Amino acid sequence: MAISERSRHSVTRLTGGRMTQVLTRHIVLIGMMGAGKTAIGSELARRLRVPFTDSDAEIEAAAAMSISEIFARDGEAFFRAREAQVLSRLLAGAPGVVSTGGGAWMRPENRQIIGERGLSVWLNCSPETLWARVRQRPTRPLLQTADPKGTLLRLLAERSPVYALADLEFVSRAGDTIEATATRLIAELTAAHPTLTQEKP
Ligand SMILES: Nc1ncnc2c1ncn2[C@@H]1O[C@H](COP(=O)(O)OP(=O)(O)O)[C@@H](O)[C@H]1O
Ligand SMILES: O=C(O)C1=C[C@@H](OP(=O)(O)O)[C@@H](O)[C@H](O)C1
Ligand SMILES: [Mg+2]
Repeated sequence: MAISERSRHSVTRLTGGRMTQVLTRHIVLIGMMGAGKTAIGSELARRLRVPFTDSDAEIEAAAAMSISEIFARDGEAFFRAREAQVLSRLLAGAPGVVSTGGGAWMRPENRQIIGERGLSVWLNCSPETLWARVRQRPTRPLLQTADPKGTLLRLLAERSPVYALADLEFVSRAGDTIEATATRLIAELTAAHPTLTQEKP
């Protein structure tokens, strides 16, 4: 880069011409297994240039075991206790995008802490799309049943009224790419919650 270009660039920064968007609270994605919380959350954070964390990934890293192994060895109650601890640690950090596991929002104490430190977004999705995404993968222990599709639909029916308590419901469309979905989510989030981002010099 020529010196003149470099100095012009610095002047722009010094005069505040370059503003950075910062988040005022965490964006917390909730919703069913396969809705895309992990995939969309990661893309959303990349686009907003904020940290991304996923509660399942944090639990796996701390335990050095997969979610399936934790369920098999220590049981669901143990997993749920770790999940609550991890969420409260993640939410205490600098605002970013936090993707939760599908059951996290069911616990009142998790809803409470998410409400205090973040904006909850229910990533909703049709049952057909959920099933198409989860059916190939053996990574979700709750679906290791004789009738995994029936289990998925039952969980969806039980959980939907509780997911509906989120600050925002966002419907993910089956034919859209992850990138297009993130673009639309950013637009809906900033329209519905204008104070979510703030410009910082
Ligand atoms: N438009 C889309 N939105 C979200 N996920 C998508 C989309 N298209 C394909 N996928 C794939 O579907 C899967 C969604 O799973 P994941 O992000 O793990 O969901 P969750 O964390 O909600 O269980 C990923 O493998 C992702 O790559
Ligand atoms: O719905 C649930 O109770 C679960 C969802 C999973 O996360 P994803 O929703 O990211 O698949 C994972 O936390 C665990 O298998 C339990
Ligand atoms: Mg996930």
